[in-house]
Amino acid sequence: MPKSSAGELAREQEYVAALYARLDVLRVRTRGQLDEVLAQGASGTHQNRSERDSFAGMYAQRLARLWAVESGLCFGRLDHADESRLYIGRIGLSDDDQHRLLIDWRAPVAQPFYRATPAAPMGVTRRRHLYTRGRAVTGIDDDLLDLDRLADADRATLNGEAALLAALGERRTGRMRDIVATIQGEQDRIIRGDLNGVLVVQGGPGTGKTVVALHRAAYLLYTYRERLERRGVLILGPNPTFTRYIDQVLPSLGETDVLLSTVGELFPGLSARRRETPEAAATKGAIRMADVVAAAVRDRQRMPRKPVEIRLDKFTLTLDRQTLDAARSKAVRSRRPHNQARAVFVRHLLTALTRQAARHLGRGVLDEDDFADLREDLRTEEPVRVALNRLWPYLTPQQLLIGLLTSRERMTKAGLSAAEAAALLREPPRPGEDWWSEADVPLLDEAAELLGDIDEGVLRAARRAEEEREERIAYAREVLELTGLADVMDAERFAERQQADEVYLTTAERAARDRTWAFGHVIVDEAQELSEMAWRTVMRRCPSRSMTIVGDIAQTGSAAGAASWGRVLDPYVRGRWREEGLTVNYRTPAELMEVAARVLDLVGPDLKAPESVRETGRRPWALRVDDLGEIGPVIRDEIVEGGRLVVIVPAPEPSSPSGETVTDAVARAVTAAVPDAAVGPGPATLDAPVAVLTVADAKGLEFDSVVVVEPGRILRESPRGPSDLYVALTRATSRLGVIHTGSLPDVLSGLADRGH
Ligand SMILES: Nc1ncnc2c1ncn2[C@@H]1O[C@H](COP(=O)(O)OP(=O)(O)OP(=O)(O)O)[C@@H](O)[C@H]1O
Repeated sequence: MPKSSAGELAREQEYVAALYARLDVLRVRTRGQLDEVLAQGASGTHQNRSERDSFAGMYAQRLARLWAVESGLCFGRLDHADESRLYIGRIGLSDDDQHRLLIDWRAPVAQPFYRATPAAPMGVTRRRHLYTRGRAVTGIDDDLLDLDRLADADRATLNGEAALLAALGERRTGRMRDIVATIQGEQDRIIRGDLNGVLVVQGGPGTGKTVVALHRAAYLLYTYRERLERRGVLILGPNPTFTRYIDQVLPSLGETDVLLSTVGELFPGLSARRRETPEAAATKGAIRMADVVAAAVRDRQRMPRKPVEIRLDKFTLTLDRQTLDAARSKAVRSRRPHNQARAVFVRHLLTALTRQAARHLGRGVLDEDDFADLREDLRTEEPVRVALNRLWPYLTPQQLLIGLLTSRERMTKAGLSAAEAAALLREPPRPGEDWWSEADVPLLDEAAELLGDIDEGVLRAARRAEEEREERIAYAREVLELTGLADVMDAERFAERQQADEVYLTTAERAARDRTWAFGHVIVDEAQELSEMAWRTVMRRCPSRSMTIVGDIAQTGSAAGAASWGRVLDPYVRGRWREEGLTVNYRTPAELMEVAARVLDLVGPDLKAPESVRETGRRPWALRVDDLGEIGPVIRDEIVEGGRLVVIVPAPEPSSPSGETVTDAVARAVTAAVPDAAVGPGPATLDAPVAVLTVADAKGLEFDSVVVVEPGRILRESPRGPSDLYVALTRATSRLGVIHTGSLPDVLSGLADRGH
């Protein structure tokens, strides 16, 4: 902790205590306003009730925000050449006379806190970082920017990048923290970049892409609140573990209404958990699957060559080829999605059938009413319904895809090669099976677009009514918990009182349930991993193309992932996207980056590794073992007291005649030595002292220590092997080791020998 004079500390303590006192007053006041609104009950007109609900929602959200900023409320101070002074914090606070007590870090006047340098001081003479624990000020760091004006005493306390280095040296907790106190200039420019258009942030590992993207979301919500609150912000990450890893950051910045998701979770009501082989994922991710899905839909509208006979009790009706073709072309020409075009198709055929039936009944010409009656009778006849359904079935996206992926014939008919069809072929789902994979979601989304809803009205109304009741209860429970009213009113009763037609849901909650929601801004992290089909899904969620796309082409691991940003984006915004770069690595120490940089040369000789800001003096090591079953004690020794360690293994593939994979062997050895180790991704991954993960599961995460097992296999096992190894080697903030059974790949020959 930096040295600070006792007098200065006491003065800052006094100011910070006043800020917390003000925060307390606002919490009590907002809680009072919320209670008042809730106490009004369900009486009044519909309009009164829905106004009351939106007030309740607004106060509840405001209260949540006021509670979220408790830790590190104020972290900085700016002194200006004109002697004025601003305190910078997580939110803005004013007293009752509207005097500004604390400036929100996102406000324009706070910008010099992140951008001012001695060369361009922006009117600032001193930037002060305040360290706090709870409500106590524990230290001060000053950057003195206007060196001419400094008193000698001040010169002596010049403290440069101390705040940043202090933040970077801290142990990892398993959750990402915000960096609001130490955002760097190149990062700040990206965070405050214009809302409109597509901004690509390309940067190497550890350059802060994720954390910058999250702060950008908070900044945009603050600056364009009105526009974004209505349409919402979507942040897409690579997997649910990553979502958990980052989910504290925005609430700690006072923003709770953002939807964090993965591509696999974008289809409401479906969980895509099955793992796909890289080959199948690559095939499903390729853009031409859009044509395959369209062909699969058309295949379900294909007419039989032979006439269709419909046997009724008294006579048999026949649909000949000509009638069927006419009905089909009418339906196709309507340009409606399949399920809605079905109505056109059915209408045409029913008319034809009714005419035929009239002839059979010897009633050549019918008046309008009789015709309509007969037609209605036919419509409800089981054999007619079955025949029409077979010709042009109602289809859900799931039905279409299951029908396609379980039939070699359908797949080849839709345009896949025999080899591709063989790679994708599946058994139909068994009850309770995780049948869908993340690569299926863009196909389902594509299908949903082409199929349209099934019978818009009736089906949805029934489902909605039930969902809305559940929503009301869930929301009521939340409000009651937040307001501490839980012990005086139960959620169901509260929900009954909320019987307005429009239930108050936050924007993110409403968006999560609606496949067709158009977001105001979409942020895509680890964007290099998205397939071409996934981009179609994402772009559909953002018709305004206001997006921040964050990633590193050198880290692409997915076989369906991106090779260049232009190829990904040009089909949607033809050259109208801008790129910013991040160049400094805040995570990985220089000693580790030196090793990783050699692997980066294998990815592409022109790629440049980011510069590390820190050194640790510790060299990464390599250890050769005969049997992976022995590595438990080595792993245990590598755990940093109170920190997190990850053991990165190659993707599962049988490695011995017994069929045991490297992961199995490592998992057995590690859990024997560290019983609370977590194996594979799951809720425990981030909290366990040791996690065993593949590269794909460790992507985007960081740990104090990293041990990479069998780097040679990681290099060899996929065409993206060098990228995978590069990702694995750059996950550590402090220590790195490599364990191998065979010979060490040449590219790692510089590692120190650990010995036993
Ligand atoms: N200005 C900063 N102040 C303090 N910590 C920072 C700053 N910038 C980045 N960091 C820290 O550096 C680490 C790496 O950041 P982040 O995970 O966002 O990098 P990334 O570019 O997304 O990495 P990768 O591509 O490897 O996933 C995090 O611990 C983050 O908190």
